[in-house]
Amino acid sequence: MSTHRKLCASIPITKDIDSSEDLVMTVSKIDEALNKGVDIIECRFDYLSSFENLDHYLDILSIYKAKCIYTIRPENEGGKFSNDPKKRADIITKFIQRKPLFVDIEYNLISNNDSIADLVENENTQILVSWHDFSHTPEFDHLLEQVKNMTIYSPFVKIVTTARTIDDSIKILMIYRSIDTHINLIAFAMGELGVLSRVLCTVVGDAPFTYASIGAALAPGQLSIDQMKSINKLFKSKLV
Ligand SMILES: O=C1C[C@@](O)(C(=O)O)C[C@@H](O)[C@@H]1O
Repeated sequence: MSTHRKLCASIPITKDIDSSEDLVMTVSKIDEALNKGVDIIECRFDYLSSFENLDHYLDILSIYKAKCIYTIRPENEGGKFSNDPKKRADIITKFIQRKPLFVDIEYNLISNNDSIADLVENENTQILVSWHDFSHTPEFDHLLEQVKNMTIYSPFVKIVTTARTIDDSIKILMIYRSIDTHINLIAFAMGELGVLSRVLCTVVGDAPFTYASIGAALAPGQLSIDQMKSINKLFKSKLV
């Protein structure tokens, strides 16, 4: 059994204030995260204030794309992008054409947009279908049903809920025991009470990776790369 537990750093894509077309700060954060040994970079494009130069930004990031997840999270799923599904679909179309490691697409978008679903298939781009609940952790059966519905679009699915109790963290970790082995599931809960599940989803669960931050947390309860690495080292020394 491999004890290398993969980490994905969530990095906000922001343009530099002084040189409007560059991403110098973003690129140095990506380099810093990779130097710390993270496996995957999540580029959070919803942190951009303007999308006028998106093609140029995608050109800059192209050298990293084999390790990148491109995400544009809408406000109603905890992101910064306006809830305009048409504009978001246009941006996601560009992401799909660029073929990064994954394009993160919300279940709520892909299940309502046949042309995005068709494009994903035609372009043969890997997608991570995601779903977030910022209020609570639904019932176990509902979570299982949600995972099942999401796998229609990709074998890589992510469900992120909010833990109100420690039991919510345990509940979400239990999902790993109840799904088909061909499903690559990332499931954990946000919030202080969800930290347990963020850490354990790659240990007692089979999550292909878990998320961490470089600098400020991008979601409630998100630990830093250094914290995650230190915890993983402790597991390694015990061969867990
Ligand atoms: O879906 C997720 C997980 C996340 O929300 C977290 O809780 O760490 C962080 C997001 O950037 C990412 O897209």
